[in-house]
Amino acid sequence: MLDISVKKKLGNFFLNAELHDGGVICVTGPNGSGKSTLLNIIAGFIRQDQGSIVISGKDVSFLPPERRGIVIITQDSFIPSLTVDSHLMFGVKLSKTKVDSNELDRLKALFSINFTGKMKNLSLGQRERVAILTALLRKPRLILIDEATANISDKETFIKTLTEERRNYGFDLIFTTQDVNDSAFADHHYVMNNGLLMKRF
Ligand SMILES: Nc1ncnc2c1ncn2[C@@H]1O[C@H](COP(=O)(O)OP(=O)(O)OP(=O)(O)O)[C@@H](O)[C@H]1O
Repeated sequence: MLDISVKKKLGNFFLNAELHDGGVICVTGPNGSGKSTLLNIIAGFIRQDQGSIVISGKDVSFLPPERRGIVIITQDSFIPSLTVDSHLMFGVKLSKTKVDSNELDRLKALFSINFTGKMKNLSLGQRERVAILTALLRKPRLILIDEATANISDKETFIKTLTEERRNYGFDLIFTTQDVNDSAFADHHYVMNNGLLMKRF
């Protein structure tokens, strides 16, 4: 469950966002409307001027990014030199918990990760699936995906898979997208317009 209420001024740009929901949350809005800025505030890379960020009852407003229990995934969130398996093991290592090999195989099958090789040699869609599974293996309370599904061919299956894994891993998910149709796969839909976040459903 998320209780987010933040305000931020960046030059001439004002961001004002209220988000009180849980589950899978889709944020749409035009280029430059403030979607990435909002995710970076939630993740802790940009400090809000006012307001607070509460995740599953924990106020993380003033914690550094690595202590928020949040992972943010953009199209650059991968380590180019690692192989697929070492990338996934990196996620497991960061979570400081064990994942048995059957569970890892189950998740790889679910995310259609049936390829190997170095991350830098994969297609954009393959890379993003590995990056997102790596994020999930870190067992965060919240996963933020900034337009990272742009290269995923079957977004419906992909979002449904993440939604189902919420039951096992218990995270909330916020993803931004340019495609308003993607909101059909989410529990909640918000629209960002010129820095103002509005709830649709
Ligand atoms: N550090 C900054 N200083 C001043 N203005 C900034 C800064 N960072 C972002 N902005 C402005 O904030 C606005 C929102 O940008 P942001 O990248 O968050 O939008 P977006 O909706 O994610 O767009 P896109 O889909 O293109 O990524 C833009 O007008 C941008 O120029």
